[in-house]
Amino acid sequence: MPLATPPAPPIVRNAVTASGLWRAYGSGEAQVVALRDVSVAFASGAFTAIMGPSGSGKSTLMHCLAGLDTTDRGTVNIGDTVLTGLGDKALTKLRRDKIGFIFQQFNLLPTLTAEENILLPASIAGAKADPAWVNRVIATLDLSDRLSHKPTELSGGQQQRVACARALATRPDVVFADEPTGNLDTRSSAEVLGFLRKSVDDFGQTIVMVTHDPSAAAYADRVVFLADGQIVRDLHGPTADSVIDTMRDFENAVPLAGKAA
Ligand SMILES: Nc1ncnc2c1ncn2[C@@H]1O[C@H](COP(=O)(O)OP(=O)(O)OP(=O)(O)O)[C@@H](O)[C@H]1O
Repeated sequence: MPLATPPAPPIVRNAVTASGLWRAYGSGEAQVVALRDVSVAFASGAFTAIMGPSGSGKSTLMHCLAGLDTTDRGTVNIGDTVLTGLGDKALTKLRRDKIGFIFQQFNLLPTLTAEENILLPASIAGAKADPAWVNRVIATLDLSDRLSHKPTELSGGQQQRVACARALATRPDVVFADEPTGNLDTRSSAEVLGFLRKSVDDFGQTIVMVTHDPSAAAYADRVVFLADGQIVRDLHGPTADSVIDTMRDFENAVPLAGKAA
């Protein structure tokens, strides 16, 4: 009887890969090393949270991954493209075509309507966003009856949902979210995080999110913990409790700069 061929293992494609990243600010005695030899990969179609104490290097890592900051050493790949070493023009194009951003402060343009804000990145790129796709994103975010409103006519939660729609409108390879719920109340936070989760589950979106909040991190598939510029833990299938326990565990184990004696 012929032997059955074993099923091929699932291929995990990485949307973002960082190898040996170093980043220091200042020089001499005032130098701060924000990233120390960080290597990490973010699987395509997964939701990853980055956590760690204040000053541990979370924003620096995200900015280096997104090409918003330069690295001193190491490489960053977005898909097959090596981001590190690209010139300004190529970097701008890569960010525009392949990366979506969601910020704590929403960063919507006040003079534009919600719909114009959502379509702006595609129009800057000189492309037309796929209307069927944009409509699906807008419907999922429950924004259909808010499209003609200016940001000041929207609540914080609605503004962040507009920012989410804007980030997804171009179908980027990865969305970087920097404390996306930092300015929101509990209910709006749950709506935004629920949408980010749904965009991963239903649309196969890749999301990398910096957060301080263990219950926000629990929406992710995985949590990467930074301390003093290094990755110190990597937790899969997090819950709010396991995130809190992990932080307690490494905060006790690692002497963190600035921690009270
Ligand atoms: N532009 C800069 N110039 C000088 N030092 C900087 C700069 N950006 C970051 N740093 C320093 O690098 C270290 C890491 O900062 P980073 O903002 O990445 O940490 P973080 O974990 O995001 O902090 P927080 O949670 O408070 O936002 C800190 O010591 C910070 O003071």
